[in-house]
Amino acid sequence: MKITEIRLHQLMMKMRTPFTTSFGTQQDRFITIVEAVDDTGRSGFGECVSGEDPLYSEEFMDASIIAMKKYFAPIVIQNEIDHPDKVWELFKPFKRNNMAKSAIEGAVWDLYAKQNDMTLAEAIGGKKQQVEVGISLGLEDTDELLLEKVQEKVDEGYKRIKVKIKPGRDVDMIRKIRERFGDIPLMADANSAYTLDDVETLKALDAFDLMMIEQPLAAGDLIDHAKLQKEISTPVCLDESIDSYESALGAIELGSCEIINVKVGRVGGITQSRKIHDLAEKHDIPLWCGGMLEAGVGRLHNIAITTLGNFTLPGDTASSSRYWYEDIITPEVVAEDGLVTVSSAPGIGADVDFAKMQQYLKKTDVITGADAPDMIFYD
Ligand SMILES: O=C(O)CCC(=O)c1ccccc1C(=O)O
Ligand SMILES: [Mg+2]
Repeated sequence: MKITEIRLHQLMMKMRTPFTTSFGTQQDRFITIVEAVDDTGRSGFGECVSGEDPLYSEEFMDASIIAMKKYFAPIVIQNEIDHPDKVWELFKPFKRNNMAKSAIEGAVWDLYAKQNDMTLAEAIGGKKQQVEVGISLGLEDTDELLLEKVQEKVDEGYKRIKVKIKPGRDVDMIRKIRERFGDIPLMADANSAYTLDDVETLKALDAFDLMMIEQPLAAGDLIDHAKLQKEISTPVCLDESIDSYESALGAIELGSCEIINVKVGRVGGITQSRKIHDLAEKHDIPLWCGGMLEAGVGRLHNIAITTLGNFTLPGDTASSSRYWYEDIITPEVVAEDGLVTVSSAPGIGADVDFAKMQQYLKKTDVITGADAPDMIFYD
């Protein structure tokens, strides 16, 4: 395939309600939609999931846009790409910047699937027609407010409820949820807010039969998580610490977790996600697909990866309406009774709706073949 142009559509979207984690609160979501155009004028789409600020991980949107403009978009335009797996090879000399890499690679995957008249799920090798989804609930000012949100999402039929925790908002809050809702599928995400000094608190959570505790300790850590997993019966799930195939291998070998949350952007794209999928399957480590407050394009990529067999646990890919009054795709993603049906339309399975996108659009940067990377050491 020959890609002639890449467009970076930079959007500022307002979320319905603020979302609070142990690292901060946000309501405005700065999103970049990548559009890769081939020599016949067909477009494929990807979404960059970097945060506004480097709080979840080291990546942040301003830096990702520079990385895409300076390196990853020009490289894809300047090379003939027979299969999307080649994109990771082309990006390999450049360290990290996984969310920027993944956004460009994702657009290439969508384009490839459309050129071959396949769904993105089929192009990836996924078989499921429907995927199970859960929901991620942010911290609320009071436990009572959180209980109301849980009630609403249980009523909507989500397949599991994830709540954010942090020191001081953990054991009592989880106890109240269990008391009110009985044995619903429940898990907690700490976004790296604890250390091994908090082991007694983390042990106390064992009493509530959580499906898992997500990323209790430092982002990037594998050693302390392995120590913690030996101390607690609740399965540890890693999010922030799994930023590559190599870290997934390390986590499995060290026993740092029993479950992995795969975020396509965090690990560098679909090709890397598939590699981690196959590794985890071989080691009986179940997977699920995490979310990054995505607009529709990212949501559809997440659904496509979840169609792979070892994504056996419900993901964070809820309905478009979870965060948006109006998403940028038609049709929007809709979860019914906690199930999303995989579209049979080619590629990501929905159209990017430029009329809807217009209301959020701040700027579009266009990269063409003339924008060669300006580097000292690269041939
Ligand atoms: O609904 C979603 O998109 C997932 C929400 C979520 O939990 C999250 C959102 C932004 C950054 C990190 C995380 C996380 O999974 O830790
Ligand atoms: Mg998480």
